[in-house]
Amino acid sequence: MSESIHASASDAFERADVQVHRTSAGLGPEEIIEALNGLPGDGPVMIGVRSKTKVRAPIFEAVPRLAAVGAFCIGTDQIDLEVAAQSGVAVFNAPFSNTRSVAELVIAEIVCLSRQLFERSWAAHEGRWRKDAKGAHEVRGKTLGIIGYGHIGSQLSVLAEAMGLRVRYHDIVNKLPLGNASASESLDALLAGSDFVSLHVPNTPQTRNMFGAAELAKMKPGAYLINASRGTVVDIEALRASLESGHVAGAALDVYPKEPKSTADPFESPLQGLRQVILTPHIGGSTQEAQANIGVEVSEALAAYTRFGRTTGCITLPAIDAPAISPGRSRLLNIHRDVPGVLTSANQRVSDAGLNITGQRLETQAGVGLLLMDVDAKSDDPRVESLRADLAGLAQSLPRRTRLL
Ligand SMILES: NC(=O)C1=CN([C@@H]2O[C@H](COP(=O)(O)OP(=O)(O)OC[C@H]3O[C@@H](n4cnc5c(N)ncnc54)[C@H](O)[C@@H]3O)[C@@H](O)[C@H]2O)C=CC1
Ligand SMILES: O=C(O)C(=O)COP(=O)(O)O
Repeated sequence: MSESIHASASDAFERADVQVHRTSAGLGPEEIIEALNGLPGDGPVMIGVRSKTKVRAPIFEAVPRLAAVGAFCIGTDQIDLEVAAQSGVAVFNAPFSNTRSVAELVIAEIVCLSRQLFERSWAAHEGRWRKDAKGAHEVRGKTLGIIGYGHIGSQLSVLAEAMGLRVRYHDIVNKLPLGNASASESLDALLAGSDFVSLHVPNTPQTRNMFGAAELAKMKPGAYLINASRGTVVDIEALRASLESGHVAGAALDVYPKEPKSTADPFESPLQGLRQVILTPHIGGSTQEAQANIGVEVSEALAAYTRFGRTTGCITLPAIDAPAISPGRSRLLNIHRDVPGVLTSANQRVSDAGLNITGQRLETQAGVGLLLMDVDAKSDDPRVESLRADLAGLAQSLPRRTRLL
C-alpha cells in the first residue's frame, strides 16, 4: 500500500489473513513492479493506491500475480481499467467516503472567495489593515453553477442551498435535482448566469481541457471558478489570462495538470503569486473522517474478494454478491474468456473429480466471465486442488486467475 493509506485499512486485511507491506508515496512503474514481484511467496498480490500512483498496462503485464487493485479514493483515472478488466484483475474504489469532505471544502472556498478572506488575511499578516467592504459579498442569493451533478456535485448542491445560494447544474446525464436546484438549459446558460462555477466531473477524454478560454469568456464578469475535480479539466494558462484580465475575479484550485509525486517534491503552478487564487494541495478528500472510512471500505471490499470472491462494487469484474463459504465446503474462483462452453467444461471437470457442486454463480461482462463454484469437500481434500488445476488448464481460463478461496 502506498500514499499514506489510513491505518483503518489494516483490520480487514488482518481478518482476511492478508499481509500488508507499506511503501513510500510517488513510486514509478518500475519501482511498483519490483516491489510487487519482490513480495514473498507466489500467491496472488494486490496493490493499494490513492489518486497519485499510476497503475498502467505495463504493471499488469509485468506482475502476473496481481489479482486486485484498491483505489483508496473516488477517482480511478490513475488505473488502466480496460487492461485490468481484460486481465481479470479486480479494481475497487471508495465511491462515497470522501464526497462530503470535498463538498465542505468547496463551501468554504465559496465563502473565502466572496469575502476575499485569503487576501485580507495575507494583508493582516503583512501589517496592513484592509477593513473595507469593497468587493466583499454575502453568498446568500448568489448563483452556484455545478458542472457534474454526481455524488459530490449533488452533495454540494444541498449544502449550498442551506446557505441561501441558488443552484443550477449541468451534467451529460439526466439527473434528479435535489432540493430547489435545477438543471441548466445548457452549459453556456449556466456559465452566463453563475456567480460561482464549481467543477465536479471525472477525468475522461471528454472532460480533458473542457474548461478553456472559450468557457472562461462565457462566465459572468466577476464570477469565481472552483476546481476540486481533476487538474486535466481546466486550461491553466487560459485561467491565468482570464484572472489577470479581471474577467474571472478569483479561483480556488485543489487539483492541477501536474502535481508533485509526494510531499517531498516541489509544487509549481502558473497561478502562484495571484492573491485572488486559493491553491490547495489536492486535499479535497484529505480529512480524518474520509480517510478512516475509505480505509475500511476499500480494505473490506478487497478482503471479501480474497476470501469469498465477492465482487460487489467492483469496477472491472462482473458483480457477484457471494456469501461466506459454508463449513465443510470449498469455493473455486475462475476468471475466463466469455465464450460458449466454459460452464459445460467446468462442470465436467467437477464430475471427473468425483465432487458434487453445492453452489454455482456465473456472471459475465465485457467478454470476461467470473465463475464461483462451491463443492462438497474441504479445501485440503486433494480432489479440490486437482479440480483447481483442471479449471486453470481450461483453454478459456485467464492465466493465474483460478484460485481456491
Ligand atoms: N479533490 C479531491 O480530493 C477529490 C476529487 N475528486 C474528483 O471528483 C470527481 C467527481 O466525483 P463524484 O462526484 O464522486 O463522481 P460521480 O461519478 O458521482 O459524478 C460525476 C458526474 O459528472 C458527470 N459528467 C461526466 N462527464 C461530464 C461532462 N463532460 N460534462 C458534464 N458532466 C459530466 C457524470 O455524469 C456524473 O454525474 C472524481 O471523478 C474525482 O476525479 C473526488 C474526490 C476527491
Ligand atoms: O478521491 C479522489 O478521487 C481524490 O482525488 C482524492 O485523492 P487522494 O486520496 O487525496 O489522493
